[in-house]
Amino acid sequence: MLASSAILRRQQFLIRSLGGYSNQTHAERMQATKVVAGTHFEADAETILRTITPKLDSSRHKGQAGKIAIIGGCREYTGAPYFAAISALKIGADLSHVFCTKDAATVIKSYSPEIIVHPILEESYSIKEDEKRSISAKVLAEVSKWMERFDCLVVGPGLGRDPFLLDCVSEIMKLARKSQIPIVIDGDGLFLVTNNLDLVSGYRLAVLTPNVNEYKRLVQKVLNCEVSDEGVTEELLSLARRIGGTTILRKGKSDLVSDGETVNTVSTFGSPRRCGGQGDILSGSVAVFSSWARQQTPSAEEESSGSTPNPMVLGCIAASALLRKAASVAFENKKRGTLTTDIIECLGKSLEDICPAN
Ligand SMILES: NC(=O)C1=CN([C@@H]2O[C@H](COP(=O)(O)OP(=O)(O)OC[C@H]3O[C@@H](n4cnc5c(N)ncnc54)[C@H](OP(=O)(O)O)[C@@H]3O)[C@@H](O)[C@H]2O)[C@@H](O)CC1
Ligand SMILES: Nc1ncnc2c1ncn2[C@@H]1O[C@H](COP(=O)(O)OP(=O)(O)OP(=O)(O)O)[C@@H](O)[C@H]1O
Ligand SMILES: [Mg+2]
Repeated sequence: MLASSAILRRQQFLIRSLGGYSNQTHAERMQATKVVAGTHFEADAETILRTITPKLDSSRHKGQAGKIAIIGGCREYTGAPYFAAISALKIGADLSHVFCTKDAATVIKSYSPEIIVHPILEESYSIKEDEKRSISAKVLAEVSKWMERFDCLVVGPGLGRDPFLLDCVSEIMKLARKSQIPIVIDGDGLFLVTNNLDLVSGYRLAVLTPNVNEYKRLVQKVLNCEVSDEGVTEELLSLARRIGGTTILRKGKSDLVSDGETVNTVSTFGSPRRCGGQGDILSGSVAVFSSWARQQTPSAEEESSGSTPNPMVLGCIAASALLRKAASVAFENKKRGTLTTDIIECLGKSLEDICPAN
């Protein structure tokens, strides 16, 4: 277990080192960083949100606020990749792509003209055994044409579990990693990664966003034990360390974020509605906010101390806080009838309340 004073120093440094929008003094930011219980902290998420969100500046061109790609969408699931892609745009990304199967592509296009859809993935049922190698190479070639342009990939929303499709997605992930493109892994992407940990092991630009089931599978596989209700912080720290510093956002009543060095919580109340799709909003949002956090240039102080805040952690905290706020606003209006699309509609206004556009 890390000494809590060391974690506190790092957490305070993380908040302190953020400049930009915030008018808070150093002392106020220190005050805002509360020790919750021994080794984990309630993050000052609104300060982080304000700080990493870029100003709307007339000198910026299309693409500079983020180009995000979702790898997901198959016969069964078309909602999940759409939710992730549209959420990225509603928060402020400039371009949002979806790489999915042919069956899913037309459906996703019909939800929104804003999303750029690539119908390139194939499932086993639609191809013959002897075509697999050539199709796999074709899929990889198609994605690699675009890869360097993306600020972040989100792998998994609505991907399904077809073995051939997942093999192709493994190759896409290896390519992204080689190109140092950050990857947010959610849904069926977590099913893939849990069974192939090498895909993310030691990759600091990866974020895993497990829900309760996905977390259980990860703990069983990586730590070789069952999820414990006690020692929640230590368990998450061990998990992140064993995977080699990949950031983990454990979703639940409180969201917990760790890269193996600190554990931050976001526990502001969101909504009591648990409709499917909220995790997809979150994965698209993490992609945008972590890309924005990566754009921040570290100060000389941070560089020399070697403890620059981890942008993937900042992205998770910001995304969690915004989703919770949007969910609470949507619930105020729609109560039991609240759906994921209602929450998506509240993303823009919720961000505006925290971080005004002008
Ligand atoms: N509107 C949409 O399009 C939405 C689509 N969504 C998409 O759905 C996908 C699955 O995500 P989820 O959240 O349902 O998975 P999760 O909680 O791990 O599993 C729940 C239970 O189901 C089971 N199970 C799942 N898949 C299975 C399979 N292929 N074959 C057999 N069993 C399977 C699973 O079993 P287990 O893995 O534990 O064996 C567990 O008991 C993912 O792509 C997500 O993005 C969501 O984002 C919501 C909105
Ligand atoms: N019990 C809870 N109380 C309050 N908020 C919660 C609770 N569980 C989850 N959330 C919020 O909902 C978000 C989505 O988490 P959830 O566990 O529903 O993901 P998921 O199962 O992957 O969703 P999806 O249906 O998109 O796959 C979390 O980030 C968290 O903020
Ligand atoms: Mg999910």
